[in-house]
Amino acid sequence: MSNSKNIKRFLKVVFEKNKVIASIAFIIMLITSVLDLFIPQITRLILDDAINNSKTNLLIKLVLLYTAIRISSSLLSVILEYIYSKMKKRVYIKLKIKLLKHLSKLSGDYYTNIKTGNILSIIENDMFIVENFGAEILFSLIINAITAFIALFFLLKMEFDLLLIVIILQLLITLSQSKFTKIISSKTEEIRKSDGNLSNIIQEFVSNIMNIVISKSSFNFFKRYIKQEKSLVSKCIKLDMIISSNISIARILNSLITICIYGYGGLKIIKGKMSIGELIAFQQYTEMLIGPCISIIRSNTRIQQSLVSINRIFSVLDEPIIINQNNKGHRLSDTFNGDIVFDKVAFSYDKDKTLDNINMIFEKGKMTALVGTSGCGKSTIVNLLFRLWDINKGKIMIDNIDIKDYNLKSLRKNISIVTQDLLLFDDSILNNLTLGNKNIRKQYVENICNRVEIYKFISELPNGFDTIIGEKGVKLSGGQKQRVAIARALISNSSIIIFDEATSALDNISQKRILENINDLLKNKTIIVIAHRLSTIKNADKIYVIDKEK
Ligand SMILES: Nc1ncnc2c1ncn2[C@@H]1O[C@H](COP(=O)(O)OP(=O)(O)OP(=O)(O)O)[C@@H](O)[C@H]1O
Repeated sequence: MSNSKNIKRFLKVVFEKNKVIASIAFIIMLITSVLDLFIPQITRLILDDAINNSKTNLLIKLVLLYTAIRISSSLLSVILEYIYSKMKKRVYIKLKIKLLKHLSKLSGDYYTNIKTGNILSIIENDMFIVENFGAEILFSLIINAITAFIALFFLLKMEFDLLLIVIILQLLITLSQSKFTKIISSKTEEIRKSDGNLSNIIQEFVSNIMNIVISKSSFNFFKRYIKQEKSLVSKCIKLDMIISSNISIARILNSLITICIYGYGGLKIIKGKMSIGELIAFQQYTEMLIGPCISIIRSNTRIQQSLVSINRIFSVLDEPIIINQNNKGHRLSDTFNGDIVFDKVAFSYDKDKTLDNINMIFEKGKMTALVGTSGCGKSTIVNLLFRLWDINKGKIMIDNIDIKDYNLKSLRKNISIVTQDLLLFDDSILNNLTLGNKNIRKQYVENICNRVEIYKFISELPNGFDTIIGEKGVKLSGGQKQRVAIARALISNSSIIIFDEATSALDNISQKRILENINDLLKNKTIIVIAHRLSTIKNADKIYVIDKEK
């Protein structure tokens, strides 16, 4: 996708639902700039008319006018800042939610290959950079261009030879700045990439810190981290040097302009070809020409830097949604009545076939077990039913309707998967059990916790169900986590429940008791059990043995 297309898409996000306040901001900016354009004229009148001709009344009026203009434009600037700040935050939140929503719609393939650090760096760093890009830059570009144009108009009417010198120096500034802009944008891109790699390493470390300490791999981690950090630091220093050289060169050329105005203009005053008021007004208009020009060039640098981030954000948003969400598709009603059928299903993650010619029926009200050697594709079958991946051949049907024809949200809402590595949030046990659904009665939750034999443990905690269980549930044992997982699936009351090695951390006796306790809750549901232990599946109504083809 080209840069200009991404900028257009970004600006669409900026102005959507912000049109009114954006227009107000533009008008305020315009008024401030017009007011400022009167300042040189007032200065000239103060010096040449009021002071030179000793007109006290005129002097007072002009000074008051000068003050009024300065105060009004300062007050308007505060209002402007408020509007921009509001707009920026709105865009920031909107884009962030858009990103997260899009991520949640991607396929298992994307999730498998995802580099968490890179995504985090986009969500945090790039979003932060683009936050400052938007209406403010765009409007200031327009206003600066208008101001520069009007200033040029006044300058042309004043001293043409002096203006010629100013323009030549200004061209030099423009040339050097545009060269720097290109270098800065390519260096920024390099830095953003390195930053993403660094985030990957840190994310890997922080999220696995306990295992890293246990496996004594901290040293190896620090070596990788320091190498990456050193390379990033040297890139950042280089960029800072380039930016500061750029500013210094612009400053030198700028002072040359001032020197020329006072030197050459001074000569003209001595020769009687110019008044002091005209010289000061000329100098002020020159500032109004150069200031906006430099601002435009600087905005360009900021645009280039933001563009790198905008492109990175849209690279995620452009990630194709391979799994069709089928929002208008059939809705799977809560009381669906029927079987799940796998009809001649074939699937491969990459080149090698993982599953071929799979024919299976999972009936409502029955427990069906899947067994087979490790890696034969049992969990893959679950992934396909949940549509994390779509199959290559054959059909998967629920109630005789292809699962691809169902609304994806409704399909997934009706399937609960209880896996070995349950996702627990750093939140209260209650919220972990109900996934924040406030409509679920506490009594119902307690009843289910009782059945999976975790109620006693929870009620003895200092804050009971409100106890925070730590990141990834670190404050729970493996068995307790699995009980929470089973309870969560039962509380959600999905029609299809899949237990994928869901009781592996429980001893045989606890497992037997829990399965007996929840048996009546599973009666009208379609239950799929994947397990290596015979004791887990011995009550199944049907057992499929998956054979791994060589
Ligand atoms: N996301 C993935 N990308 C590529 N290949 C994968 C992916 N997930 C699983 N596989 C491969 O697919 C095959 C089947 O994996 P699957 O997890 O379905 O096996 P399983 O029968 O559930 O194994 P286990 O009993 O050990 O849990 C394996 O060879 C595995 O390496």
